[in-house]
Amino acid sequence: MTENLQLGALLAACHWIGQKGWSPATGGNMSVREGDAHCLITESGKDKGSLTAEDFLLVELESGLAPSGRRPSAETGLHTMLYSRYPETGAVLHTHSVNSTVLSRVERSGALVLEGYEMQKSLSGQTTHLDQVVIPIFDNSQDISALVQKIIASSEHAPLQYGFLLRGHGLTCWGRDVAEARRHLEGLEFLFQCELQRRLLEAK
Ligand SMILES: CSC[C@@H](O)[C@@H](O)C(=O)COP(=O)(O)O
Ligand SMILES: [Zn+2]
Repeated sequence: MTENLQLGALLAACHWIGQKGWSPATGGNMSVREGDAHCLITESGKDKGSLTAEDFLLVELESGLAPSGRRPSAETGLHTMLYSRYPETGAVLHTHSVNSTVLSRVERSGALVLEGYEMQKSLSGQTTHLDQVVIPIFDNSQDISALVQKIIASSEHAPLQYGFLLRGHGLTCWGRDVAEARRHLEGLEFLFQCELQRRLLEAK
């Protein structure tokens, strides 16, 4: 798929995310890889459910800077880190769903362990509900550079796969292209809803 088609697919994914209610009040940010040294990412502060192609801007992966001088996402560092450390990554989606926001606070540990769900197989490479899918949870921070360093340090001994949660904030997930990132987002959000409901019902 050519880069332009990837941006078209990303735009459609952003509108779908908006309709799902997963990017309320300008929350969320989305990007696609653009060649070896850049990505196209949402401009900061935009309503992510009603984006147009003009709302994306080129960012250098090395510096995180936009040659245009426009303001890229406040969380650009999370995207450029993923593109730089995982060359197979083609698209990154960051969303603020209620389920990811609440479940990342209900789970007090450093990871959400998902097991026993058939829909774990929506995640690339997963073949059975009998395995565990571990989604890391990092404490939220407004210091994105410090947060990126924490995530890199954690990934040294536990490589990132599919996504990570920011506690009380949301989910960042990714894939080899927009279609896979979108499937991972939909699969993880389904699993988060199941897990949250299970915990609520079992707490009674
Ligand atoms: C509504 S403020 C939310 C932001 O702080 C941030 O978490 C977010 O996801 C969107 O920031 P943005 O700079 O528009 O990419
Ligand atoms: Zn956010």
